[in-house]
Amino acid sequence: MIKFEHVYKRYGNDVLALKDVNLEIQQGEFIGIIGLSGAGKSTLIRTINKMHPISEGVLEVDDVSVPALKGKELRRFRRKVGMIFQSFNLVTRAKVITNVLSAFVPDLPFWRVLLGYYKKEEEIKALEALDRVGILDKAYTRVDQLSGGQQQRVALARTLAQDPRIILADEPVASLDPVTAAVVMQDFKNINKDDNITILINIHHVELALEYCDRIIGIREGAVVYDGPSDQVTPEVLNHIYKGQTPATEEAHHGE
Ligand SMILES: Nc1ncnc2c1ncn2[C@@H]1O[C@H](COP(=O)(O)OP(=O)(O)OP(=O)(O)O)[C@@H](O)[C@H]1O
Repeated sequence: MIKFEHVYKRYGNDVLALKDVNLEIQQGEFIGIIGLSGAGKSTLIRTINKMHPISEGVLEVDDVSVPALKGKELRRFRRKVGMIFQSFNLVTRAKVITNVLSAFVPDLPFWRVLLGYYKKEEEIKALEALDRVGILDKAYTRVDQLSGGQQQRVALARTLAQDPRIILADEPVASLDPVTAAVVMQDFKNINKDDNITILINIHHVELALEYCDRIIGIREGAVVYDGPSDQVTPEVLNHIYKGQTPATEEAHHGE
């Protein structure tokens, strides 16, 4: 379980990015986090793996206090909490399989992976992860020869190979066309259901969030203003989260 109790996050003296956040997230939930640009969505998910340490409050993952984690313990913890970015964060000149294998050696430089510093079992695990996201046939292709959707699936496979309990995804479909975005959301959903991995996704495409996620957390100016099932999100709720502005849909973040 992920637990936030009275969590605040400040950047410097001026920006209060999270205000009194209280949440309980059970293992295996699939959550969409929505809100205007600058509302605090990225900050919220980045506090969970301590990429951005909280300023105040209690933040626990499976009864472990996240603020207290450091050094080796923090690195071990981060292996259980996979992170996926809008920009995929892949080495595009390397083969797909090499990128997935890099999940096994997070503490080693990438050139060690290129030189084959991994075990046969790891290669099999990497191939299995690629199979799960439907791109096994691309294993030995260079990443820069793949489409955006395929690259996001490589990123997902790399995270899966790490055997995570939690996946944090920061706008994973923002740079994809609507059809590909739906396919990638379905991949996330399948993984969530099959492996009981908790997934938190920041997403600008509200209709995709409502369709694929089970629970929605709406953030407005750093505060959680909606937390409930996606099928109970009404136009009034959206209006409140988005301060009366139309939620960004297809136009958001294309062309990255
Ligand atoms: N590293 C940082 N240093 C200072 N301020 C920051 C930093 N990261 C975020 N902020 C500020 O914190 C607030 C919340 O930002 P955050 O990136 O969490 O919002 P967001 O909802 O994810 O936005 P977007 O949808 O545009 O990605 C904003 O006011 C932002 O300017």
